[in-house]
Amino acid sequence: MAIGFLEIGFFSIGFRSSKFPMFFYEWRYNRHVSSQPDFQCLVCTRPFTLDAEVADTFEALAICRECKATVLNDDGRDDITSSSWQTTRIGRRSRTASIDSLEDTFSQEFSQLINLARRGRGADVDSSSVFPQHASYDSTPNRSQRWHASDDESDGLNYVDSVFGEIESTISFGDYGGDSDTSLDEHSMTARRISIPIDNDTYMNTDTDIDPMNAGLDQWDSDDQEDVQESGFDEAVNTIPQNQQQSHDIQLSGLSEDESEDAVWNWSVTIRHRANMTNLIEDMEAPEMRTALVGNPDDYVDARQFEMLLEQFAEESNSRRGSPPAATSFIENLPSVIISAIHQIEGDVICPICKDPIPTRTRAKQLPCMHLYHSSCILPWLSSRNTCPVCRYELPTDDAEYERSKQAITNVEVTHQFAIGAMEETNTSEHDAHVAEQPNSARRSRGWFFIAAAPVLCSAVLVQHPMDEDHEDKEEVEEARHKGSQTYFAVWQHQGDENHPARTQVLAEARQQQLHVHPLPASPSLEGNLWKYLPTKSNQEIRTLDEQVRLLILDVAKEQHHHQDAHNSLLNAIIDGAQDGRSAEETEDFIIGNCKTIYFGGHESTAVTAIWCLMLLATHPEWQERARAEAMEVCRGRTPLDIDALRRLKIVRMVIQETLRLYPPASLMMREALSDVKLGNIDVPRGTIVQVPRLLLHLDKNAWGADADEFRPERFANGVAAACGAAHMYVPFGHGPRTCVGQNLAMAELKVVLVRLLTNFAFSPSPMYRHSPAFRLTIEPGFGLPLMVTRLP
Ligand code: HEM
Repeated sequence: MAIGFLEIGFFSIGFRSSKFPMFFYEWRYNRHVSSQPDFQCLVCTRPFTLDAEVADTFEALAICRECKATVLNDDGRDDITSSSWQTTRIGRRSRTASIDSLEDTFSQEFSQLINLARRGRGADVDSSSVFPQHASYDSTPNRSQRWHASDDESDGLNYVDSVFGEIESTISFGDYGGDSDTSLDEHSMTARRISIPIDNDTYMNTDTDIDPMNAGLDQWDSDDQEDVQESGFDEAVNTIPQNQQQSHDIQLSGLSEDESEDAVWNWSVTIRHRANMTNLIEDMEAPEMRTALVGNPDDYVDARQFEMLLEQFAEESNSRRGSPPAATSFIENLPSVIISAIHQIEGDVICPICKDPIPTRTRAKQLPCMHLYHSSCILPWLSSRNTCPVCRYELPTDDAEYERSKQAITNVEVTHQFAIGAMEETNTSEHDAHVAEQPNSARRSRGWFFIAAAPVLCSAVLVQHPMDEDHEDKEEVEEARHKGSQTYFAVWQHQGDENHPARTQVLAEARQQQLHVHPLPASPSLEGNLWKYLPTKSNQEIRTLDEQVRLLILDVAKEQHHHQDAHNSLLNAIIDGAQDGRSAEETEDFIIGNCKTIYFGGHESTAVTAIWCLMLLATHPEWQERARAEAMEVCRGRTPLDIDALRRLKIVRMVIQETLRLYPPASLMMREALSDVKLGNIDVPRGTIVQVPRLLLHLDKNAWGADADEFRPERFANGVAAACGAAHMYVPFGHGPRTCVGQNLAMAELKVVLVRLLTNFAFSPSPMYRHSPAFRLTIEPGFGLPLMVTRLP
């Protein structure tokens, strides 16, 4: 299942994930059937002795036992005669119909759910108001202090949709408009371009496109389309031999359930009748073309290879030199807090180390990331490691070499090291030193906050901030508030604000300070956001789908758990973790919550980044060439791609980083004020949602320079700090305690995908492409991303 997730994340950009492994099996079958007694497994390349390992109908395929099990989906039924791949495929499908159909249905239900959510979002929020024009905020600097936003489990929950549980609104699932990203249909094969639609027209009207970046896309104006075609596409095409001047076609369009069930079979039939047509999928799946098209088979990575890569990745992380102890002075001055009802809103405070409760009225040690520990548990830990055991928040050390190397770290993949967390800013004196070291521009624009003055229902359960209890801390906060960093605000006006004195004040002050007040669209005549909860048709549908998704996840989990011995998968890890002393209901919630998080968080964000990468590479052929050259040099002949190779992909990393800067999939960072706070002169009432639009940070000319809107990967040549001065101005994965846990995995996935594609195909823009980044749950191409793809000689 874990690999299934990865595959989905991977191949939503073009391939049907569940079919991907099958391609390898078949392809290798066609190429490598042999009668030799000693074999290298055609799937995992591990040497094995035929007699010892294969004693059944898979003999002819020269696949080791483990891989054979994978081929058969670990159901232990290997009784097919795979005289042809089609037979195998169908056989497999019939044997594994239950899990396949479950997953398919699951995927479809998720898609519908997401689309409903998108529709809801589009209706709730005027996207144009969400993103103030870039020019406007530049012109309205406000000298006020930076506020540290409270971290809250319910980030974004109230604001966006109850469906998503604890997941931030920025994360969504990748079927883009209701159709499986994994399906292909026959129509798609007739076109002569790669079309990667990640959209569904049905919902187009509810979205307001944003295009604040125009990243090197001048040529995308519709007037210039012909030019693009001549200069971009023709140039690309001319670089390949005449007999290969064909573009390929992928159409990830929707099929009915029945159609998609038979998609592979239909495809196999179709290609026989379309001898002149090449297609990326065809390259992958058609036996008769495969040898010619694939070139080096090792240029592709299958699930097993990717798993090996991840294992290396994990080993490599483990083998890194351990972090040094936290600084003695830091340990000595670590603040204590007295546990009170405030800390126990969600039940007993549990020490993450010993798992015992920290009782009321006892003292606990609190790290800057807010995590609480028994003193006796955390102090020994800090004397050997400088990170929070829960979130790996890094603490100062006495190790000069370590601190120096930290400064010099150029790899943004380790974004846990973002130096400026909210609590750091208010609590540590080191912060002052850090600020002082920043270039002026970075100091000037310490952050962009977008205040949503929307009331939230759960504010009723939120009580005063712990800081209010502790006089010393309060003073410290006040002091921190006057540490002169500049913050810019835009205020979001919600209907009904005029009846709310505190919000009226916010808006009045905002106007007085020439801030931007953005009206939210009208809502029904109910107070606040209650209407979201009405049993409207849409809400009912959401609830039904939510319940169905819940049941489907549980079905898949149960099914998968039966294969525990065979599958040491992420899902099983989640299931095992869920049973850790929880009630049956809590166990279910845990499994469902985690599966949703992985699907929502791990899938679309990565897939949409891959798509934007391809778009930017297609429109910047010089970078495409550079990235390809590097990929060829580093990765050719490496079987499989290993962690060392990935690390050496500097240009590719820069391209990904720059893509994430211009098109951060998670567009908004949301935090809720747990208590009334003052931002400069603005009172922010408890319950206010503070939104940080990542684009405002990522496109800030003060931080990034005059070319902030342009695609210039070279800005990352010396790392994030060198690119923008202050690491917190680059936050595609968030920062602080809730930073993305999957960021390293995402970077690895993206590198593998790009390397494999770049070393085999050239990309150029399609005249059909209409540049329209749309703010939905992620920032995605509003009208899909058609690309022209040519196979490299
Ligand atoms: C390019 C790809 C990705 C991007 C841009 C991205 C971005 C983000 C962002 C912005 C957050 C919120 C951070 C915050 O609130 O400060 C987040 C959280 C999260 N991400 Fe990712 N993510 C990506 C890939 C992944 C992958 C591959 C996984 C897992 C397989 C993943 C799992 C998570 C989880 C579990 C969280 C919640 C962390 C927490 O609340 O403690 N993400 N991600």
